[in-house]
Amino acid sequence: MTDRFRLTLGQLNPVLGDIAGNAARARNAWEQARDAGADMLALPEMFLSGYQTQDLVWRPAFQADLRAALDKLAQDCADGPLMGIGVPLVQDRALYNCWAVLGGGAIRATIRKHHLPNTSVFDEKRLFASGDISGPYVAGPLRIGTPICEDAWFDDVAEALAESGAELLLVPNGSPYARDRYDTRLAHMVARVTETGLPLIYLNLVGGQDDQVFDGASFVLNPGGKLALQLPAHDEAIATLDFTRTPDGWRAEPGPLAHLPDALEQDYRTMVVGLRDYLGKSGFAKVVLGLSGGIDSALVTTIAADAIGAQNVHCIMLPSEYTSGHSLEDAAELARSLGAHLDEVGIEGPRAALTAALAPLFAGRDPDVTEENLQSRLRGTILMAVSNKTGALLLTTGNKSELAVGYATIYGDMNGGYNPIKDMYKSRVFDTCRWRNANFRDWMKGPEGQAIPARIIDKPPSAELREDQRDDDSLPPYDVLDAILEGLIDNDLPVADLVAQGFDRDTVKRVEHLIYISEWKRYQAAPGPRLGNRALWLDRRYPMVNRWRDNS
Ligand SMILES: Nc1ncnc2c1ncn2[C@@H]1O[C@H](COP(=O)(O)OP(=O)(O)OC[C@H]2O[C@@H]([n+]3cccc(C(=O)O)c3)[C@H](O)[C@@H]2O)[C@@H](O)[C@H]1O
Ligand SMILES: Nc1ncnc2c1ncn2[C@@H]1O[C@H](COP(=O)(O)OP(=O)(O)OP(=O)(O)O)[C@@H](O)[C@H]1O
Ligand SMILES: NC(=O)CC[C@H](N)C(=O)O
Repeated sequence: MTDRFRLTLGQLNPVLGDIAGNAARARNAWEQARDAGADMLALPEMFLSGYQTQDLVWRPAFQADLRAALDKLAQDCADGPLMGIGVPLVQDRALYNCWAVLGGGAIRATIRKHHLPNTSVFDEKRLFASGDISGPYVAGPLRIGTPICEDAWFDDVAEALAESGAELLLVPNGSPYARDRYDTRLAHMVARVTETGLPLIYLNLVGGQDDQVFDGASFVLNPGGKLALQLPAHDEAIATLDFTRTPDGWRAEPGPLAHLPDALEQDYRTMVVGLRDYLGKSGFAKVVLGLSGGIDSALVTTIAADAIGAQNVHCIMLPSEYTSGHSLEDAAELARSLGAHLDEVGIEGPRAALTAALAPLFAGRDPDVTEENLQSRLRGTILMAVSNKTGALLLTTGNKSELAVGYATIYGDMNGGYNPIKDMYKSRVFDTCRWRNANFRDWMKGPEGQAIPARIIDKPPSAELREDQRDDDSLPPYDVLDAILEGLIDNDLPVADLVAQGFDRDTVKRVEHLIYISEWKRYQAAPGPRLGNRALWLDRRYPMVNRWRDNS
């Protein structure tokens, strides 16, 4: 009887809907596993289709293409290691989130996901049927049990597998990034190892898909919960490890332990990967954005330079009579320090023309926010024209604080196809800029050193839509605003709790009101990468028409 089992893990980045491309990725990894003498290659949840498919998975033609690709993959990889791969499959006239084990030219086993997540960004109860708990399957010298992702967040599936003879737990995942998620995942997996006494492999996807970024960071635990292997966050990785039979059961041989970054770095990398993959997977090579000299567009430009290289980032300064000299200087210095191209297009001429055209309609009315929004809309129109002409995708730059209170002009600065900082509160925007200035990593395509001029970080934020305007004229200071927003949005706190914490009641009530009346704006806002557990999209779904207010 063999006392060694060699397993190759493919922590890889599929493209949703690119079935042929994902099959080629799987086959390439299988060849590497074969060359490494592995008994089996494991790939993450829903690797063949990409994840998350949403309702696309319901299309019979999509299901048929996947099935044909799976059968072909089995035939192509007949002679060599087994391959475990995530794929949605129709079986017994129901659709399941499955993991198929291929070997000897055929599908040797299919495992159906039992626990279907239906919280935060997941809607799997709507999409799939729940499978009965499958038994273990034979892989070379041992029997493997496979709970699929959410299945391993509960005790029953792993326990049933252990009771029915599994000697190893192999968990394929499609687990998107949210801040400090590693610790949560690790805690669940350690619990499964403790309950069953079995080694466990946690294998996650990497890469961006719409608003979600899968961050990898796969790992292997031995009984007792000791880490035997840690793969890096966000990078693709193919790793081979050995398990040996001992009198107490199978044990993983210790392998490399990658360093996992802190929260600021995790967020920054997630924004870079989210943008890189949204562009690459949608067929865009370049971006354009309005560079105001302020901190939000500065951070977005830097993220874009790190994602696709500064030579692919087209910045445009669009000054008006309210644009300060320091904004012009700061925009120019940022573009210079990153190496991005900067153009200038004044909006005074178009503004004068529009003001004159509207004058008969507005006769007798005082100037107000209408005139401010006109400037933002002119910029949005000009930037979309450049996007149309050059094929560069327009980035929009509103941070989570502004989006939460509707402090942005619809069809103006909200124009754009993707917003890298959508889930980052303004206070954290400052910290992130400081972090990027102090840190450089080999995955950054932008320059090393102080990328963002200090003055951009230190000056008071202003929309510069009227004389001497500052954000804190109309909003509470950002540290106060963000604390209230975190309370109301991320922690669902009653108004009374925030008042008890020392916040002024009128301010809290005003912020609450602004959040509710701007719900409609967020329905029309560009997507951006989810960083926390209450991103303003699938994590938090509120009605647009809503008269309820918290009178606590
Ligand atoms: N419930 C609803 N459903 C559908 N549409 C609704 C609506 N409520 C208003 N509307 C429509 O929306 C319009 C109002 O929205 P909108 O035109 O955006 O304008 P509004 O929200 O009134 O003003 C924009 C605010 O954002 C600030 N701003 C603008 C630009 C940049 C920045 C920055 O610092 O980044 C800040 C600006 O100072 C101002 O306070 C209404 O005229 C109406 O047409
Ligand atoms: N003068 C300008 N030239 C180019 N783009 C501009 C200009 N003013 C505003 N924008 C665009 O509109 C967005 C919103 O800008 P605004 O200054 O109103 O608010 P902000 O949230 O403080 O952003 P920032 O910190 O980038 O200035 C900017 O990020 C930028 O993309
Ligand atoms: N794909 C899944 O089942 C993911 C759900 C799981 N709780 C996670 O986010 O890790």
